[in-house]
Amino acid sequence: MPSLGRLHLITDTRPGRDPLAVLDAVLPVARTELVVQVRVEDSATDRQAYELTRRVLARCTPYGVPCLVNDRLHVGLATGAAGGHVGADDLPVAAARQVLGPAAVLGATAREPATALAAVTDGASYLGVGPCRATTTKDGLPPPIGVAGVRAVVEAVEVPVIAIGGVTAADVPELRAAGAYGVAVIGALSGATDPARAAADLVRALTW
Ligand SMILES: Cc1ncc(COP(=O)(O)OP(=O)(O)O)c(N)n1
Ligand SMILES: Cc1nc(C(=O)O)sc1CCOP(=O)(O)O
Ligand SMILES: [Mg+2]
Repeated sequence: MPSLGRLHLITDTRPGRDPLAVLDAVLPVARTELVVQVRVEDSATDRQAYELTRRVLARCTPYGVPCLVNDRLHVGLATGAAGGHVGADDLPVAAARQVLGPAAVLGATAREPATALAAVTDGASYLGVGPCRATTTKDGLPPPIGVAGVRAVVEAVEVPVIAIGGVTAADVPELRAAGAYGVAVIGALSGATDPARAAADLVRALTW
């Protein structure tokens, strides 16, 4: 797998959000430190997911920024995305690896060491680990695992750990000290008054 970016921007497709405007602001700032994960609402159609992914890819490709597709692996395959991300309600990691093939980037959600180890054994190339903090962006999450929970996973695996859930630039030093490789965010970029500046703050914290 080519080296993975440390800042994962997950698209915010809730009503009133403009994921492509946020991407346009973040791309020139974060460049090769960026990974974009296309994540649509459960109610979105595959056609909507496909069209959004094509638009994201058209923007990311000139920057050499990889685009992953959340949950809907067939959309990733159909658009030529670099890979996908799966969690507990999606295809099992081993099945996802079979679908995507050996070269694809495959992320898996893990909240504790045992699941993390199993996901890596089954073919995950990185792990999304959280929720670090309480967040209103996604419903139905378990209680936050905090920095200590992230550290427990880091110590169990050798693939990059991407911390997720209520993460802001202010959290990055502590997460890095715990061994996290990077962070995945929705609100910290999509909800920012100035997404370019928020991206610059995140990249600085992730790379100094
Ligand atoms: C980087 C990263 N980590 C975790 C998740 C969450 O995936 P999942 O548990 O499958 O939940 P949904 O995002 O599908 O609602 C993620 N998407 N990315
Ligand atoms: C989609 C998602 N998955 C999570 C998990 O812990 O598995 S937390 C989350 C939402 C991330 O958005 P924000 O950065 O706004 O908190
Ligand atoms: Mg999922």
